[in-house]
Amino acid sequence: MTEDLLKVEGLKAYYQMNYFGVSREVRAVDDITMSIRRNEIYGIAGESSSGKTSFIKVLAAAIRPPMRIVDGSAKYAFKGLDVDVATATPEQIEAMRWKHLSYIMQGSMSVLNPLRRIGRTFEDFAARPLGLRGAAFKQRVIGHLERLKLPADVLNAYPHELSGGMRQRVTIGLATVCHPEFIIADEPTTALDVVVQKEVLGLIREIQQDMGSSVVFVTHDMSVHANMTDRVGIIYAGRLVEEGPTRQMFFAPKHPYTAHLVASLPRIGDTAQRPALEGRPPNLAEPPAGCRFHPRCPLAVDKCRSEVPPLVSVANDHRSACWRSDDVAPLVAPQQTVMA
Ligand SMILES: Nc1ncnc2c1ncn2[C@@H]1O[C@H](COP(=O)(O)OP(=O)(O)OP(=O)(O)O)[C@@H](O)[C@H]1O
Repeated sequence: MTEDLLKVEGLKAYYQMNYFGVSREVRAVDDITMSIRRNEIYGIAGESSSGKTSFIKVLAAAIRPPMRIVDGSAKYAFKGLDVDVATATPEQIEAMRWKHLSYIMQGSMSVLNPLRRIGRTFEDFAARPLGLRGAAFKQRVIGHLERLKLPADVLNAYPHELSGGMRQRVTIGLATVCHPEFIIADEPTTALDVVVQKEVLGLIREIQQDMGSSVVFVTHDMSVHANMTDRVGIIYAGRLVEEGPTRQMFFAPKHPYTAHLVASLPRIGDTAQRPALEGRPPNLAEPPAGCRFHPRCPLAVDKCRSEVPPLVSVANDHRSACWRSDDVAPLVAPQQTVMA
């Protein structure tokens, strides 16, 4: 098995909120333990408000009030640099950013300054970590852009002069020009049309393989996970409820919530009604006792209402947090059309 690049242990990150003078904690990341290996694409899935963004904000060391780390650790073992983001100093964060860890975000316009030419943005982000200046720096950036099939003259353009797909390729270029060991991609293709989406996903995969980086890929779109990731982790109400090799998660899920997510994928030629999941995700300021999924779970029994199921091994490299994991069956027959 390949070596771990990131080890997360018992991580809790809460938002400290004040409602009308009453203090409350929103438990967005609540006791997550997992690791990410070198040279893998690890997908994180889950519905809106489940805590995906909060979790990766911690991984990206972008922890700002009202969020705070309450417990646990998230330790990177970069080449020549060990960092625990839970206790990292601003100097350590500065040292790892771009060079060891970078971020591809949803909506390229939030990264690209509309008033600066692309070339200037590359200088702002990458010149220092690369330790290059002037012609040497420009040459390095142009070489990298070529790899991303972008012409050198994008460096002279302003963001609004490029198409959405080109802009997103530019942001991938920015995130990868320093050859980081770890890349966090948060819904990087959500705003793009299907054809451009496919192209951008292909590009991320290509560049990941080229550089041997680890990628954490966050999206609620399970078909993207099916085609992109090596392993998938499912987050529900601030907890990691299942994790395993992507194929196994799709063909033999061991948590009822995963089974639901997989079943809700549209399939070619299948016009059958998708099974709807009853109820709403829980309020993370007052999550339900026991398994947080129990109010919506078709398999729930008394134990699920009172005892928190631990995340335990259920098959090779596959963990699930469900008291009834042995009884989980795929809700629809797995079809080849889902997997590439
Ligand atoms: N800045 C914030 N202040 C207070 N609560 C927040 C803040 N950001 C997120 N939350 C709360 O934390 C919980 C998890 O939100 P988060 O954005 O991490 O979920 P998500 O899975 O990324 O959702 P989405 O897919 O919609 O982005 C939610 O209950 C949300 O309301």
